[in-house]
Amino acid sequence: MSGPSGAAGIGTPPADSGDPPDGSGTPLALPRDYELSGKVMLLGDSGVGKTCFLLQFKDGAFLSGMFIATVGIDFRNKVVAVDGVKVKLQIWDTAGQERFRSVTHAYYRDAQALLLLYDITSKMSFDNIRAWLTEIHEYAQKDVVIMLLGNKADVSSERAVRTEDGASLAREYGVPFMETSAKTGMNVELAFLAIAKELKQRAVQPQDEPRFQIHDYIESQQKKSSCCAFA
Ligand SMILES: Nc1nc2c(ncn2[C@@H]2O[C@H](COP(=O)(O)OP(=O)(O)OP(=O)(O)O)[C@@H](O)[C@H]2O)c(=O)[nH]1
Repeated sequence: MSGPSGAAGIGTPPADSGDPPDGSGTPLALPRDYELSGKVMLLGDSGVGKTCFLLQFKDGAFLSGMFIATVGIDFRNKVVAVDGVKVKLQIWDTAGQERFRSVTHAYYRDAQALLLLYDITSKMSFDNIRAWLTEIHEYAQKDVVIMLLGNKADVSSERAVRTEDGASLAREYGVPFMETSAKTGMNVELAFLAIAKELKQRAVQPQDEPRFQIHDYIESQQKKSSCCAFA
């Protein structure tokens, strides 16, 4: 499988869009069409909902019914606007099945962000998260952004993993955490937006602005949505 030719790293502007700031104190003035791109990978056991998570974000749709396991790896692009900057996320959907592991390992190296999913109705998918994190540390870049997601939060009647256990594992590894639903769309956009914001801030951090904190952003956005849900 060959990737798209435009799979440039974050911070690579188009040739005609000017250069990003060089840290010399020049005020940040990005051209309107400035675009960053970042490679994001979806990881986790087979059946946790990676493909559905991507399709919900890309098309706002949920594929219910028959489960067709991903073979190998596939990707979709989506552009999101972050503080007036367009960030093109190139999102790679990997096969969770063990037999495809060696294929997907090759793609870790140039990923800027990894969304690691488990299924809240599957204790095994949660128990395997430590093994996924070990793989990530072996194959991915040291500074890769990692987010832990407990998916299928809509099926609370079959919950096998407590929210606190997800949060506590995430704390142990120092990564942000959310429960999500690819079915209802809960926190799907937030997960990708948080990644896009983090990638944008890494590429073009205005000197007079405080550093973007992905943990704080997720927490504040979740508080906002839970407060509004009861308003
Ligand atoms: N209720 C519910 N079902 C979900 C959700 N996400 C995925 N599913 C279902 O879970 C099954 C597996 O979803 P996929 O997205 O194909 O899983 P995957 O992680 O991509 O699996 P692999 O391609 O084998 O790695 C499908 O039957 C989906 O309909 C969710 O958030 N809620």
